[in-house]
Amino acid sequence: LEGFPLVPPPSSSVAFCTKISTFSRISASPDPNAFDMIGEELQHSLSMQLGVLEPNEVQNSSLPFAMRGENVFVIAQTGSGKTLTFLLPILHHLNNTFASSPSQLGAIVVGPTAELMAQHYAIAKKLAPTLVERVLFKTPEQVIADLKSPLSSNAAEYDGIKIVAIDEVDAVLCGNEFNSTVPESSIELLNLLPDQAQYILTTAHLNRAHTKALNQLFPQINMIRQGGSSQSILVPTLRQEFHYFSGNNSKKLEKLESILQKAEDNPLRAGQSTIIFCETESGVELVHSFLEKSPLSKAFAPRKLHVRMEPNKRSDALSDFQTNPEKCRLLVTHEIAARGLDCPLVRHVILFDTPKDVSAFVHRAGRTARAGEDGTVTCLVQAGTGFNGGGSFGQHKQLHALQDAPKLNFKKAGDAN
Ligand SMILES: Nc1ncnc2c1ncn2[C@@H]1O[C@H](COP(=O)(O)OP(=O)(O)OP(=O)(O)O)[C@@H](O)[C@H]1O
Repeated sequence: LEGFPLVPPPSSSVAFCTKISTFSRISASPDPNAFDMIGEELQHSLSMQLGVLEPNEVQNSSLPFAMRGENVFVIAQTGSGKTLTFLLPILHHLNNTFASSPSQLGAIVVGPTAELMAQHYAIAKKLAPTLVERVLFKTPEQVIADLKSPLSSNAAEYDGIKIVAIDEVDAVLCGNEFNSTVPESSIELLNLLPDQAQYILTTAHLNRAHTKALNQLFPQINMIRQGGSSQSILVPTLRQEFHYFSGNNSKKLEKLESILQKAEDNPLRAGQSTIIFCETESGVELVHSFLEKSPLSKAFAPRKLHVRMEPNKRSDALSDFQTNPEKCRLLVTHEIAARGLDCPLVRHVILFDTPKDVSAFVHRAGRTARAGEDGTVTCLVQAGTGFNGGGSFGQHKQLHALQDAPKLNFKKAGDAN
C-alpha cells in the first residue's frame, strides 16, 4: 500500500482530516457563490436541466476544495445535493484542465449499486452530454471485473483517470461490517484505482467503526462535515412516526395496510408516492404479494425491487416508480434502494422491518424529505426486534436521540422569491 490514498496510519493518533469545516463556521464568513467557479456553460445546464439556481451550504463549503483539485470528504444530510459536489468538479476539469486529451477518460464515479450509477450517469449526461462518455460510472464489482478478469477488454479505459469519486463511501469500502476492519475486497478495489488521482468521497452518515476504517484509508483529506455533532444528522423537514406493537407477521401486514389506508384518507397525504423498506428479498416478496392482493393495490399499483430480480425488471420497476406515479406509486424494496436514489415524488417512507442501525435508518428515511421538501418516515417496531437483529423497544431511544441537521437553503427554478 504505497502513496495516497492507501497509506495505513503509523499510529492511531494520525489525524482524520487536515481541515474541518462545519456549516456554522462557513456561514460566519460565507464563501462566494461556488457555482461561479464552474463556468457559464455548466451553470446554464444546471438551471435549464435540473432547475438548480444557486449552490446550497454543502456545495458552497466543498466545491472550492474540489475545484482546486484537492481531496475532499463530504458528510452531509441525505438529499442535500452531494452528487453535484463531485459531478461539477469532474465535468469542469474535463472541459478545462484535461481538455487537451479529449479522447481520454478523465474520471470514475464508484457507488454501491447499478441503479445509483445509472442515476448519476443520467444527471451527468443532462449537464454535459459531450463530456459524459469520458466518465466511468461503476460499482466496485464492475471495477474489479474490468481490471482483473483476463477476458475483460475494459482495463485500458482506466489509464487516463485523474479524478475518483466514491459516493456512499462507507457502503462501498466498509460494506455491512460493523467493525473497523477494512474488508479485503475494499483493499483490492483501492489498489486497482489510481494513487495519483484526486479523490472526492461522500456519504450522509458514518458510524464510529466506519469512521475509524476510513481514517486508516484516507489519513489526509479535507473533511467537510455538516453540523458540529454526529447526532445532528436528521433532515430537518423529515417527520418521524413510530408504531410500536407486538404480534406475528400477519399482524404486522395488517398494521402496514392500516398505515397506508390512513395516509390515503388524509387529504394532505393522499396520492403521495411511498417506499416500503424490508430487510430481506423474501420480505420484499412477502409484502409485495400481500399488497397486490390488498384493496389498496388499485390506488398504489405496487412494484417490487430487489437484488434477485433480473436487471431489466429492476430498471423498469424503478423507472416507472420514479417517473410515472400513475403507473406505480409504491415501491417495496430493501437495502438496494436505500442509498442515493433520488425520487423527488416520494413523501412517505415506511420501514416495515426495524433498521439494523442508525446509519440504515438515516439512509432509508432519507429517500424522502429531499432538497428542502417535506416527508414522513414511519417506523414499524415489533416487540423483540431492534438494532442488529435482537434487542427491545428500548434500543429505539437511539433514534429518538438523533437531532436535526441544519436547515439548508434550496432555491429551485420556479420558486417564488
Ligand atoms: N443547490 C441546489 N438547489 C436546489 N436543488 C438542488 C441543489 N443541489 C441539489 N439539488 C437537488 O436536490 C436533490 C437531492 O440531491 P442529491 O441526490 O445529490 O442528494 P444527496 O445529498 O446525494 O443525497 P443522498 O445522501 O441520499 O445520496 C436532487 O433532486 C437535486 O437536483
